[in-house]
Amino acid sequence: MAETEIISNSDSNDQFFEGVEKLIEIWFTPAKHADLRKITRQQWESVLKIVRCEIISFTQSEQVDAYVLSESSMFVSRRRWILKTCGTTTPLRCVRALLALARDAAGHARVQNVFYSRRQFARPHRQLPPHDHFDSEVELLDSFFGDGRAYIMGPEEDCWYLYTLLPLEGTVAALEKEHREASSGCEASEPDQTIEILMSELDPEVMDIFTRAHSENAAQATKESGIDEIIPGMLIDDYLFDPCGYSMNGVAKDGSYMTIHITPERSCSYVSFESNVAVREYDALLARVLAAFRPQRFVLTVFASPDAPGAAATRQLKQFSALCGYEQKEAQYCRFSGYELHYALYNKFPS
Ligand SMILES: C[S@+](CC[C@H](N)C(=O)[O-])C[C@H]1O[C@@H](n2cnc3c(N)ncnc32)[C@H](O)[C@@H]1O
Repeated sequence: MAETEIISNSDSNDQFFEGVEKLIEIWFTPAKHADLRKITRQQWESVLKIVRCEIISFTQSEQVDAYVLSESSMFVSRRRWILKTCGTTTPLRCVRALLALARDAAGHARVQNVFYSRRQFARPHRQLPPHDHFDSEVELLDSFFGDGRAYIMGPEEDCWYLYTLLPLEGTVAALEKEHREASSGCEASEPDQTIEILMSELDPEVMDIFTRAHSENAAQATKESGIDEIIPGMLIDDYLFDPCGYSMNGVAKDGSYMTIHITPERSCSYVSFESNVAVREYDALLARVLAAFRPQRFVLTVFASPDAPGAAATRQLKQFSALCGYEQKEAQYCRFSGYELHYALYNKFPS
């Protein structure tokens, strides 16, 4: 396991852990016989060493391999790679090695899309380069992928950062034509949607469930918190850290996944939820997540391709703010080529 990042906070005798994750998702252009799942466990272990984390558990569906890591999760499918890591891990340092493995071991030579995102860290100065500044992260990403675009959403003190290769719609006809030509003979791009709910200041009673003092094992915490009912029908791989902390991956037969990570320490409580489940409306899912964790604040992001069932989610999420006792403080909407992005920041009402 990586060196511990748990640092004692002398004021409260509580401990600080940076729950906020860095999330990188890379899509490779479809290519015959290419499959990222050809990369062996030993090869993944060497990549994750660069990130400063380890594999602690594994599960899979027909479409996706799901790894629980010492610091969050990794999902590997035929042409999509997702790495989500918290603490002081260094995921961008492994991209060069990942691209080489994708080419040499998996047959993927062309990157189609990249999404790198994260919420503002609670303690940015504790991060290792390049993660100590968004500018440095962007510089490194550009050194791999050329001319990406960087966005900062929301208020300065609690913002959400995004880097992607997809330029805003209207500027990319040539690029799209090139992608179409490159993928001719293989399947066209598939519908895709992802929701992330990044929650802070959570209900202490709920957070207690994710401690060894309260729960004997991960399965007990999963059941008592209601995590097993957030998206029914998922095969769940869960892990309870000692003395506290929780991570889970869920995979379903249709290729969808969910992942939840919990930092229960009172002074820095943080929970993240992410899924690509293909729902038409997010209201019920969002309500179940909020009822399970009861955050004071959360960032919500939804990416959806125009052909995904959840493409109309933006309008629905606007109505949601009035329903659930949360006030929408900020909302931004971006239209990229091939994707729409909705970002919003919510506070419990009254805050
Ligand atoms: C890996 S988990 C999930 C973090 C996640 N990014 C989140 O959303 O909060 C982190 C929690 O596990 C605890 N933990 C206990 N032992 C750990 C270890 N060896 N490595 C990482 N986290 C550990 C941390 O204190 C923290 O509460």
